[in-house]
Amino acid sequence: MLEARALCYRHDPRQPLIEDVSLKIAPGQVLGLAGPSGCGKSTLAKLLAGYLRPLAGRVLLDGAAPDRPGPSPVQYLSQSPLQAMNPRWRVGRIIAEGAPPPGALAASLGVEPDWARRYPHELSGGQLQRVALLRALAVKPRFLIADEISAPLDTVAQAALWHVLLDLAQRSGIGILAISHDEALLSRIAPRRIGFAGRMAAMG
Ligand SMILES: Nc1ncnc2c1ncn2[C@@H]1O[C@H](COP(=O)(O)OP(=O)(O)OP(=O)(O)O)[C@@H](O)[C@H]1O
Repeated sequence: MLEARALCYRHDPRQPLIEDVSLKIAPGQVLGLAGPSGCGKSTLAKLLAGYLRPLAGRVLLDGAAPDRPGPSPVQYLSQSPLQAMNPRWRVGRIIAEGAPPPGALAASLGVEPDWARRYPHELSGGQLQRVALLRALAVKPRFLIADEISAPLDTVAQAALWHVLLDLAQRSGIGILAISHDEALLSRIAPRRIGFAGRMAAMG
């Protein structure tokens, strides 16, 4: 279980952003998180993934603080995968950064072998997002925080990405927090959804 317990965070000391936010994601569960632009969804995502430290409250994995050494069991995927990649590394090195992924996983995500020789700027946004997903899945995470990952894609590419991801998640019991502005998308992929505008509210 990945759990946020009474999290508080603010980037600007004068402006509270995340206030007393709690949520739970079970293994294999897809939890949808919607909310207006700027309400703090990405900030909450980074708190859950350990990229930011809460000012108050805790993030717990199976009731304890997540271990930090080694690849994180909670992987964060952003809307802009390019920003999370070393532009001087070829894609093959980027993919294997945490652990070399099995070929079957790469194939299921539609990651083509010849991309390995290219640099990140030589792939499209959708191709890069699949590379980022492959890198994240290669370390066998327990939870994925998917922050607007399909926003730049067209409807067909979006559906294909989520189809593969949901299938893999179900088979390997990965819990997913799916963050999106797109409530129609969330209603298709996430049986349980919450709205967020600094505070939580049940949706759907
Ligand atoms: N590193 C930072 N320093 C200062 N302010 C920040 C920082 N990161 C985000 N903010 C501010 O915090 C607020 C919430 O940002 P956040 O990215 O969490 O929102 P969001 O709900 O994910 O938005 P969007 O849907 O547009 O991606 C915004 O007002 C943003 O400008």
